[in-house]
Amino acid sequence: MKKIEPNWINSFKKPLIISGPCSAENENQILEIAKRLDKNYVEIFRAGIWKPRTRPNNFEGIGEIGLKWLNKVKKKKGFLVAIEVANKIHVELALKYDIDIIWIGARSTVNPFTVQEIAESLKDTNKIILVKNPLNPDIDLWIGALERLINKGIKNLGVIHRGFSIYKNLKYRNIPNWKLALKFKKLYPNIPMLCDPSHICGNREGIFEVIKKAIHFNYEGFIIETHCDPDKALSDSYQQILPEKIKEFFSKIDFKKKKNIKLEYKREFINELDENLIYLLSDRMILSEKIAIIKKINNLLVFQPKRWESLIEKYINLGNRLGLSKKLIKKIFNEIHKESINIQNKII
Ligand SMILES: C=C(O[C@@H]1C=C(C(=O)O)C=C[C@H]1O)C(=O)O
Repeated sequence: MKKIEPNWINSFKKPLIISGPCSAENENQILEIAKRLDKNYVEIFRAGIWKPRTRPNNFEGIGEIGLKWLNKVKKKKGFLVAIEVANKIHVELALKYDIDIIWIGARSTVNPFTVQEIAESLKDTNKIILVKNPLNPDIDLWIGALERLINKGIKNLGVIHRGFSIYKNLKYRNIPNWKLALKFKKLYPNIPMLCDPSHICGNREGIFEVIKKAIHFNYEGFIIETHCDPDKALSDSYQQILPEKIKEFFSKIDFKKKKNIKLEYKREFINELDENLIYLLSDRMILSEKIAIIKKINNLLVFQPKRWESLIEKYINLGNRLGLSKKLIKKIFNEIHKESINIQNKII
C-alpha cells in the first residue's frame, strides 16, 4: 500500500465520535436526535439511508429523501454528516447532497467488485472515506479495499472495527478481533482506526465496556448508534442507545490514564476466552437437560459408563495433541460430567 500521510483526524477532537440512528426514518426523528446529541462530544452525525438487511421485506432504508434531512442537520445543527454507500448510485447521491463522510459497510468490504465500483465513483474525492472490516476476519480483504480507494486517488481514509460475523452469538453479535485490528494498526499507523461498539455488541448493555477496551487500545474514534426511542427503531433496535448516554459516558472517562497496552491486550484475550468457556458450559448443561428428558421417556439410565469412557479417552488424546496434560483434562471433565449427571438426576 502507498504511504498515507497523517491526516484529517487531527482536525477533530480525540476521540472522534460519530453518532446518530441506525436508519433515517423521518425528518422529525433525525432532527430530534441531532438536537439531543451533545456537540461537545459528537462532531459527526450518522444515519443509514439504504440498509442492507439480511432478509427481504424488512425496512430497507428511506432512500434519497433522507439525504435532504441530513442536509438540514448540517445547516440547522452544524454537524458534519456521514452515511454508508454500497454502490455507484449511492455514491453519486452522496456527492450530490454533499455528504461529508462516507463509509463502506462490512457486507461491501467483502466484495472486491463492489469496492472497486465504489472506488471508481469516488475517484479523487477529498471526502473522508471509512472502510469497515469485512464480515470475515481476513486482513487482506480489508487492506485490499483501502488499496482500491488509494489507487483512485482517495487520500482521507480511515477504518472501522465493527467485529466479525460468527455462526453462533455468544456475548457479541459480531465478535471483536482486537488482535487483527491491532495488527492492521501496526501495519498502517497513519490510517485512523475507529471502533463500532454498536455492531460488535448487538445490544445496549455491552456497548460501554467495548468502548473502554477500545480506548485502552488507542482507537482514535467511535461510531455509536443512537435513537430518541430505541425500542421503536425500524432497524437494529436492540443496539441503539439514547443520545444523552454519549455525554453521560464520555464525560466520566479519563483519557490520560493509560494502562499497559501489551498486558491489557493479553488479558483481554484471556477474559474473552474465559467468558466463551462459560457460555459453552451453559450450552452443554442445557443439552444434558434435553438428554435427560429423552432418557426419561425411553427409560434409560442417567450414567452411561461406556459413552463416558469413550468420551474421556477422546478428550485426553485431543488435549495431548494440544499440549494439555491428562491430569488437567481428567480433572475438568470429571467435574463437568458430575454436574451433568446431577442435572439429569434432578429431571429423571
Ligand atoms: C449426556 C449424557 O449423559 C451422561 C453425561 C455425559 C456427559 O455429560 O458428557 C456423558 C454420558 C452420560 O454419563 C449422555 O448420555 O450422553
